[in-house]
Amino acid sequence: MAAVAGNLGALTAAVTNGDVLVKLDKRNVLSSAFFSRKLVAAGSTKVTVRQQREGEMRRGVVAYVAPSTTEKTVSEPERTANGVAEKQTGGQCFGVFCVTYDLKEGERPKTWKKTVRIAVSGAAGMIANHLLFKLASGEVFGQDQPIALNLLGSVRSRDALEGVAMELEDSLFPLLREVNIGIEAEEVFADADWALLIGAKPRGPGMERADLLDINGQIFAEQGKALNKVASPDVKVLVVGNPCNTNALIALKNAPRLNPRNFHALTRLDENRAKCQLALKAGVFYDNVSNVTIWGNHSTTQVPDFLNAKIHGARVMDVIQDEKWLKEEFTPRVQKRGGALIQKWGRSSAASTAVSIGDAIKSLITPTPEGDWFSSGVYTSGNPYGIAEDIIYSMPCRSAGDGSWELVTDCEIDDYLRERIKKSEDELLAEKNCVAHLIGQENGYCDLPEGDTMLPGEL
Ligand SMILES: NC(=O)C1=CN([C@@H]2O[C@H](COP(=O)(O)OP(=O)(O)OC[C@H]3O[C@@H](n4cnc5c(N)ncnc54)[C@H](OP(=O)(O)O)[C@@H]3O)[C@@H](O)[C@H]2O)C=CC1
Ligand SMILES: O=C([O-])CC(=O)C(=O)O
Repeated sequence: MAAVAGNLGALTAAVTNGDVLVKLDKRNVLSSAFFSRKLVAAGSTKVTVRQQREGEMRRGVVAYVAPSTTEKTVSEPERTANGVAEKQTGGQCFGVFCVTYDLKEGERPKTWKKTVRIAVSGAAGMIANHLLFKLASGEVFGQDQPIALNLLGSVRSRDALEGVAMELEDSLFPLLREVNIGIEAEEVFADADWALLIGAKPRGPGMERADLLDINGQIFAEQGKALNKVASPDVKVLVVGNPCNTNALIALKNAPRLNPRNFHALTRLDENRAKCQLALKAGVFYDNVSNVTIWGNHSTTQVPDFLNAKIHGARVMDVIQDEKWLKEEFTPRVQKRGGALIQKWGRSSAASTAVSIGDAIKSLITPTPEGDWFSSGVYTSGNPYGIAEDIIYSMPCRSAGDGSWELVTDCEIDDYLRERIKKSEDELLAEKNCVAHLIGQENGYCDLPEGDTMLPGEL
């Protein structure tokens, strides 16, 4: 047996047929697929990788390797009965993704960028079932962007997660370089460039919103800590699981190593819904609607802003000229669209949510068109609108296309908007108080306004 400590170059050199002892630091444990690729490149026929961590010897991944250095699946990997390679430390290469490996320099299409690693929680859920295939196809990050997917499930979804991974295998996406699955956030989030936090407990019948805040808050506190420990320092975090603004705040507060500006709560679905309703009313195609802001919370207090929105570059109020409709029909329709859909479908929006997650990502990785903006729930730390500091509040943003964003600071705010912006702010401040115990604050108390406000889907 060759013993190799940490150094991948040495590992490659030391591989012979048979066992290799690999001493890994904690962050490398996830990278079984990476090791497999190295071993393939080393030209052996079969290698057992053992992993040693914190003084403990674990039986590790079994990887079959071949003398070829070109990219192909060289042999059926040794699997447990359910198709997952035999390491159970968490993030785990799946099936065909254990035996393929990155193209060598010169073989990789010249235009391809460095692989981006995307961690997704709730990966066996409905939204993820749409989203993962969009990500893997190149539709979101582009046709020159190889993808690694790290999928987080739980004990209850473990089998379903394998089903998802099997469908990804069978889709033969050229850009999908890795799929790793696991049930420990700290392993699955390792080295993530993006973390799409979708998994959350749905509010059940008779459950108080305060209970939901607490139950889901625990999940996001734990995931924030995990991101803090193991994710890329520049990781972009998009929280989808509800109540997403407050969950994003909890994750952020538990991740002090990370930049608060890299945390977002998804309000893009609300923006898309608002654009659709405005287009319908004006009788235009929806790509002619721009500058739509969703202010505030992803809840029924959200404020779809028709004052600053535009159709064909003109003010919506000049094009639609029906203020009563805008205030009394458009606004509640957008606020309650999630509930209306549940009444039809019997379940909450999944496909359109996945599309809006893709839109939210694209808005951060491509420059915002001149004069336009997009909505995102972002950390409030200095804003010209008088919105309280230290919450996650949806506002108009622009991006240079490098993952960063800046606030749009010149929106017009009239009394109508101001009053509603304040109401959504009050709701978020009240939610923050309910989760004080999860964000390192003392003396929290849970007193939600008007008894109990609603998620868009809770009608
Ligand atoms: N911001 C937005 O615009 C929108 C947000 N949403 C929210 O997105 C979230 C996911 O929606 P969707 O994918 O449709 O939901 P699903 O029920 O299909 O999946 C949710 C996943 O959450 C995970 N989960 C985590 N903790 C629990 C728990 N305690 N009990 C039950 N499940 C749990 C489950 O996965 P596992 O067992 O693997 O942990 C489950 O697969 C929800 O919170 C929903 O309200 C939905 C639409 C729009
Ligand atoms: O309430 C839900 O789970 C669904 C939701 O957020 C929406 O449709 O906007």
